[in-house]
Amino acid sequence: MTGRSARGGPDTDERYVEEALAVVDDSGARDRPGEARPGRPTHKRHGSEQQDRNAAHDRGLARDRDFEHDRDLEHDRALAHDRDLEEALALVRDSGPREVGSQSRTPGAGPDTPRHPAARDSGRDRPPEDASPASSGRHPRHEATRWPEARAAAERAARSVTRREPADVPLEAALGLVLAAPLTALTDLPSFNTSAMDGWAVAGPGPWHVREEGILAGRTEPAPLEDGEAVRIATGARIPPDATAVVRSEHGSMDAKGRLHAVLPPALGPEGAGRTPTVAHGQDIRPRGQECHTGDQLLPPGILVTPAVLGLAAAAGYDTLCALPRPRVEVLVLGDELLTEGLPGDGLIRDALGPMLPPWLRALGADVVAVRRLGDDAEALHRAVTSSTAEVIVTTGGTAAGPVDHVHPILRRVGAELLVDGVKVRPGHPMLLARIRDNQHLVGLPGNPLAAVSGLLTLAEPLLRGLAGRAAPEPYTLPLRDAAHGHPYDTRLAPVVVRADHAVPLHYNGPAMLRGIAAADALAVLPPGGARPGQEVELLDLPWVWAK
Ligand SMILES: Nc1nc2c(c(=O)[nH]1)N[C@H]1C(S)=C(S)[C@@H](COP(=O)(O)OP(=O)(O)OC[C@H]3O[C@@H](n4cnc5c(N)ncnc54)[C@H](O)[C@@H]3O)O[C@H]1N2
Ligand code: MOO
Repeated sequence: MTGRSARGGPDTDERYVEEALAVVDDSGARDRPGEARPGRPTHKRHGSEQQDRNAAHDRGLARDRDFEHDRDLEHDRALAHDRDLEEALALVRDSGPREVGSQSRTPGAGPDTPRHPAARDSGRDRPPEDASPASSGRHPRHEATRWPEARAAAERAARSVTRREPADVPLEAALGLVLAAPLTALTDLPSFNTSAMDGWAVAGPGPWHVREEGILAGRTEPAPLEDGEAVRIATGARIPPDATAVVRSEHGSMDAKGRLHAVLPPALGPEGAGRTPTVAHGQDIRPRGQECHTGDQLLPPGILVTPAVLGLAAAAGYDTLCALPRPRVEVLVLGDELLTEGLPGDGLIRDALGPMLPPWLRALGADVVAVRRLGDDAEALHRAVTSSTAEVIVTTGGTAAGPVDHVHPILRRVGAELLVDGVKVRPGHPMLLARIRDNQHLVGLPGNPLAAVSGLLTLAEPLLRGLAGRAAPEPYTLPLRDAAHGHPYDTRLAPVVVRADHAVPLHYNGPAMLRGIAAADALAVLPPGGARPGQEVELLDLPWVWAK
């Protein structure tokens, strides 16, 4: 892994990041109803004591209690401070060892110090593997896969699939595909001698007699120039035969007799004193074939079609590109509790994954052919899985061992092979990868939305990348600006923003929360035990960072 400096300097991104960070941590504002701050939204807490008790009760039930508790402490701390912008930034940090939750109450046992289960002092630490759904109930001796190995298994699964035939795709549909054939120049570029500047095409040394009619881009071939002649010319226009140079408009001036003289650029000012204007042979002429000749290989196969590749292909004469087709993906959203519109309430919640996954999967190279909402209906899931012709089925929810978690039973019923059944990663540990049949895989994403993101980047990304023929991104690391909590035994993926040359951990990173990830630039890969300020951690870019 290599260090890499951050994209977007602090100056350019400063405001965006400040705003994003301010939105991501509103803990102070929540506790100060009615206190508006100019220039930024006020987040009002609609709380009451009862709600606080409920919240505390819920937190007691939550598996990620350590994280919740940490946030409470941050919360209290925030009360004691005035919230100016810098402080808002400080609030998005995970605190250092002294200030955080139960893990750090033991001196010397900060988040960077992995602790043995026997050393737990509060019972807040996540239980070891034997309490995971995959290792209890249905799969008594099941051992979850380590995070790097889960990713490797997804890459291997992609390699086991017979690739679909490349196809000729119109340029407008080729963005994000991978070239299946070299991009070979169909023409010289430029395909004719062309002016690089607005000015005059001249022949021989000046002064020059200027022709009446100028030459514009895209017109028929101009007449040849005689020695001592000049003609006005536009950038991109054809150079007349026998022209020797182009004099930029700011480098020429007309005398009283209508002749053109080369002059020093006015921008030189006093520095130009004593210098003679010169016109070099070929100056500001782009000769035919300067960039490439017909038949030159411009790009090898395997290159991702970016907007720049589309531009190059068009310039080089292409109307279609020979590319690998996107793998077809079907998304099956499970859960009876999901609403597709309106306000959540009465035990029902809005489906966050239906809107989130298709564009995300597309950014990862997929062609999302269908999104089906199946409720918690085992038969509907069975039908959907057995009738799907997609290369990848992505399910959401139903991966755990609850009464209506149908994914495992259906996989068993259809005789699928479980390649990954649970991953040692938080959030998202019940995620799974199965081979349904030859050339068809199923990625089971947990229902908790951030857990689903974790599954997306752990299993779906390597699988789709391989199927789409995309290259693996170069892994990179950045130092953390602040300490970040880890899971005691498992890898943890935590949303961060990249600010200057540091990754800044964001709050609201619980498995059911999307606030952190929605403001994030990347997910930091935190080793078991967490990471200290300044510690280099691997970052997984989020696809939209490319488009920023
Ligand atoms: N006894 C245990 N229970 C659970 C464990 C465990 O180890 N033992 N693991 C927990 C973890 S961690 C996760 S993650 C979830 C995974 O659960 P499922 O994949 O079975 O998902 P559901 O139970 O269907 O839903 C979980 C949660 O997410 C909400 N959800 C579901 N779909 C959506 C959606 N499209 N948009 C927004 N939110 C969604 C759902 O309402 C639940 O609140 O299991 C834990 N349980
Ligand atoms: O910790 Mo789960 O894996 O909520 O996401």
